[in-house]
Amino acid sequence: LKTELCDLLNIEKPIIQGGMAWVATGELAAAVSAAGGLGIIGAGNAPADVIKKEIDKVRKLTDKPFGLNIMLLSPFAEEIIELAITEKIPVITTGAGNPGKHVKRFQAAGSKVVPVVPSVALARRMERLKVDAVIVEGTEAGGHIGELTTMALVPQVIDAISIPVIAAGGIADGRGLAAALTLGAAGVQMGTRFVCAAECTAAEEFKTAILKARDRDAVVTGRSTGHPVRNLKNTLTKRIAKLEQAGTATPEIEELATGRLRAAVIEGDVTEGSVMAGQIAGLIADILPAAEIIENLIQDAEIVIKNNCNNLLN
Ligand SMILES: O=C(O)COc1ccc(-c2c[nH]c(CNC(=O)Nc3ncc(Sc4ccccn4)s3)n2)cc1
Repeated sequence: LKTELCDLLNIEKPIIQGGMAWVATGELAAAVSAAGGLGIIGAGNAPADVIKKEIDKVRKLTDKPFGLNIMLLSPFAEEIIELAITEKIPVITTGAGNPGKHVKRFQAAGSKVVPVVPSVALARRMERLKVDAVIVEGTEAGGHIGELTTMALVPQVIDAISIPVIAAGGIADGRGLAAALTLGAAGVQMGTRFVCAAECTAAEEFKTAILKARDRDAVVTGRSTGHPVRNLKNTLTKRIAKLEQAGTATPEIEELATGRLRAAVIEGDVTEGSVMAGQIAGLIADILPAAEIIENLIQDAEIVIKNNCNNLLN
């Protein structure tokens, strides 16, 4: 199962692991890249020296291409951008902002640039800036989200631009990959599914919270601050919801949502931490090695495409 994305990014399988803050470390990125997908280090809100260590880790573990995700709301975004250019990272993805003014410098250093976009307008703007592809992320995703669903947004972006589209948000098995390819996407990006990879270094409590989650547990907080974030329902989200219902939109809500991610991922505090995860958490029931996650995805997608589609046509 190959697509134009495989040629563009020099990967065997059109599967990208999301560059999640605190979660996407060198170990996880290396395991996904070694298995033929594209592993991505998540810079999140970390400083350059911390991320440099993760880059060195990946380069020790595999010589396959890998990526770095730059979260543009990070206070350290500028130094991470300089690090990415110096390190000649094969693929750079960006989130939570517009990477417009950096695209040319990234590409001059030999990097492919693949921004996440939450709308058709931003996808069009990125194409005009000559980025290499876009990740179209639906509101089903965990973390900082847009308002449109993957099912509605992906085909509209595909009709609006001519560079490859990667579908993200609500995808965790072969059916999701088959659906994305049927919509015309060149591949998929998965975050929540790879949190439950054996090589993921997130706290066991964080992974267990995802395994236990049901369909309606991935709720959105922080709409009142303009930075909506999807996380699993817990004491923290209930407290934020009360503050927002009372109309007391305070900086505390922003801090609560994004400042508490580390507590959940690193310390395993899944009651007062921000357990960022997508709506697909309810589908994930096992912790598997990254290579198995990828193998299952490809095999199941090929079965769906061969069987379901053919039966429908006969
Ligand atoms: O500048 C503009 O026009 C706005 O552009 C954009 C607006 C939103 C996005 C966007 C949506 N989703 C993504 C990719 N996903 C993410 O970025 N997910 C994230 N999860 C946790 C994060 S940590 C955080 C979150 C909020 C505030 C501070 N820190 S970032 N990017 C991309 C571009």
